[in-house]
Amino acid sequence: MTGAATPNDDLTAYLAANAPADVARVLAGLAEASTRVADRIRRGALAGPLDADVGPAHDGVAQKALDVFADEAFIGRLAGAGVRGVVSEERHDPLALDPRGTLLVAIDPLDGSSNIDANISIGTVFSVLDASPGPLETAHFLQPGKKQRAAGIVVYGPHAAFAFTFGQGTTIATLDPETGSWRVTARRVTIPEDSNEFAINASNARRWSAPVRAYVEDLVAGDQGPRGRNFNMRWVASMVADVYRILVRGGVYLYPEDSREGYENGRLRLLYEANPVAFLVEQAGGAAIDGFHRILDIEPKAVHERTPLIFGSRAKVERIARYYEGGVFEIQPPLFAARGLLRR
Ligand SMILES: O=P(O)(O)OC[C@H]1O[C@](O)(COP(=O)(O)O)[C@@H](O)[C@@H]1O
Ligand SMILES: [Mg+2]
Ligand SMILES: [Mg+2]
Repeated sequence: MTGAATPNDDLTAYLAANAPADVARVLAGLAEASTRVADRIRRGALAGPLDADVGPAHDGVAQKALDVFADEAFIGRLAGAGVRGVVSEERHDPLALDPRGTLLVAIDPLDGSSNIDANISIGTVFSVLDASPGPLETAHFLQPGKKQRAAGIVVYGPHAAFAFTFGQGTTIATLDPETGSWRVTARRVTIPEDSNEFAINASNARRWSAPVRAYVEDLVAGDQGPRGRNFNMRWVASMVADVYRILVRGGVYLYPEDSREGYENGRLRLLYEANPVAFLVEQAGGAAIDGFHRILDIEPKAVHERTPLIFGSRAKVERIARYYEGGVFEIQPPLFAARGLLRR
């Protein structure tokens, strides 16, 4: 990672000086709302049962109390930030906000909900798009990621960090817990190319497609395999935390398609998970693909649609793309154990 921290860079001042006014307003609003979420997470059990199941969500995954709190905190703040409408992971339908707003936001208010009770880093991820004139329609959100005006993640970890882009590089701000304000601490972030780390949920190995299996097998074979060197595995199960680690340390993350029912296109959502991450990562010199295509070129067909997602250091992502191009693409039955990856 590059870019020196300059102690006096208040985030709001930085945005006012560098970002287009409409985007600066939304980013400042999201940053402000995130401090409420950060505060609640920092208090843990003292703030109540944050991981309590409070309602049904789509896909059979229950909504947690913190999912709902974060959703309301962000949406409540966006209404006064020039936002025309919002798509949230926590809401089935788009929500209309300011009829005069010029921007749209797609947001996963709380990413990594399964980690809430374990005191592991969790976060927020969002995408900012131009709004269309006239009454809000679902179709207005169905823009390819390359049209994003801005994107970002907030990581609620040992410290709270906000990585964002408005198309002029990737910037990181850090929350000052003494003042409750964000300070820009790294500009022009560049993802290192030389990491030996990869992130994938290896418990799904038997369900992976052939290219993913072949790639991971070659990594796991280490200095005994075709790569001739050793690699290390990391998987936080909060994508935002994996994104942040890759921004600062490099490496690659895969949540690919697999043979489970409903995982034919992976797990992550195109509009409010893959697109913003792809924008952030590309702006930091990295790459993001679904295996065959650049994420930012995909034309969305539905607001909650899923996509396989592979992102990180550019050369690593390009290498994985070659496994997809060169290999037979099929999601295979449990051949994997027989090949011995986990039974060596
Ligand atoms: O448990 P799995 O399948 O490894 O999934 C982990 C992934 O799911 C996610 O938690 C999905 O996000 P949500 O918590 O917003 O549903 C990602 O952050 C993470 O990488
Ligand atoms: Mg998520
Ligand atoms: Mg979520």
